[in-house]
Amino acid sequence: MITFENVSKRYGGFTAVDDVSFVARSGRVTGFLGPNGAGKSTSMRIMAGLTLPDHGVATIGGHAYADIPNPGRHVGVLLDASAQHAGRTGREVLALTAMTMGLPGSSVDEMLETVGLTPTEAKRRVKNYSLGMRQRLGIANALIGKPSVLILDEPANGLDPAGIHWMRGLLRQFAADGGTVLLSSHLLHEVEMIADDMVLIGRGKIVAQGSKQELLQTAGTFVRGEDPQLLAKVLADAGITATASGDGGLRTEVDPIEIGRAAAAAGVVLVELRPAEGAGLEEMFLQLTASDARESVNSEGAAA
Ligand SMILES: Nc1ncnc2c1ncn2[C@@H]1O[C@H](COP(=O)(O)OP(=O)(O)OP(=O)(O)O)[C@@H](O)[C@H]1O
Repeated sequence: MITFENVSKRYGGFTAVDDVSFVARSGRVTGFLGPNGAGKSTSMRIMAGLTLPDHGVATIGGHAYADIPNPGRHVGVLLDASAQHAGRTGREVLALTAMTMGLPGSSVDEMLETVGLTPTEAKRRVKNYSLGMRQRLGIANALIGKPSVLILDEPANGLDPAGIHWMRGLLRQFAADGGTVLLSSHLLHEVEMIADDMVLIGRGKIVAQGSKQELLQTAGTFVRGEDPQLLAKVLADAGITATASGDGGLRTEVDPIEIGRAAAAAGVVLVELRPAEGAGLEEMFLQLTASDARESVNSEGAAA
């Protein structure tokens, strides 16, 4: 289990993480979702003891990362797949990690196989790896100590569709075996596909969290007419408030049957009429994505 309690981190006058609290539970995959610059990486660095928070506490299994002896045996961390030593081969990277953790040499071959790096690829230097291969190596590096907690920052970056499918299966199995997985992404659908729980962050603040089912469940109706403008007029005339949903459809809080009746009474043809599942989450996320999180940083010149 990973616990984040009222964690804040400021860089100069800029608050990168703002009073963030959430729990990633064991046996579940928790998706940490937010647009670029939202504060995901900073939060993950705090969890892994690489950045000190100004306020709050981050614990893994009840302990601060820095207090965990031989932490790689308990927590697997992948923060930046490109940060691996470019001059070493994939095998050397893993062998060094295994040695540091006191693991047998056989664990290197086991991990290479788990992540699908062939013996030939393992002999190549990391500087000649594609981003997808680096991600696989990074995941192997995180898994080699057989930890019970995984913290992965954008692990799907650079993986091809088959690689993403493979990673999903691996992480789902890890959680099914009782492990805790926290993975970040800036892609809603990627997280939707894999996560049991979701934490949405924007401009350093948590804007929504809960199980995927809770978050995707939104009241309301989605309707699309053959003639969208005519449908909008008919609904307005019937006293039904509806908002444009961006894909030629309308969203309303009124039940589908009421919409169907209003359309039938006016002789309007509907091409889609259904509960507006997930639309709330998608809208919330689009608003976050459109926000000026990065601009505010640029104006402060905060990069260090
Ligand atoms: N060392 C630092 N010094 C100054 N500002 C920083 C530092 N690290 C992060 N920031 C700023 O804090 C904000 C949060 O960054 P962070 O990397 O945590 O976001 P993110 O959600 O992981 O985004 P991305 O998806 O782009 O990696 C950003 O605006 C970033 O510029």
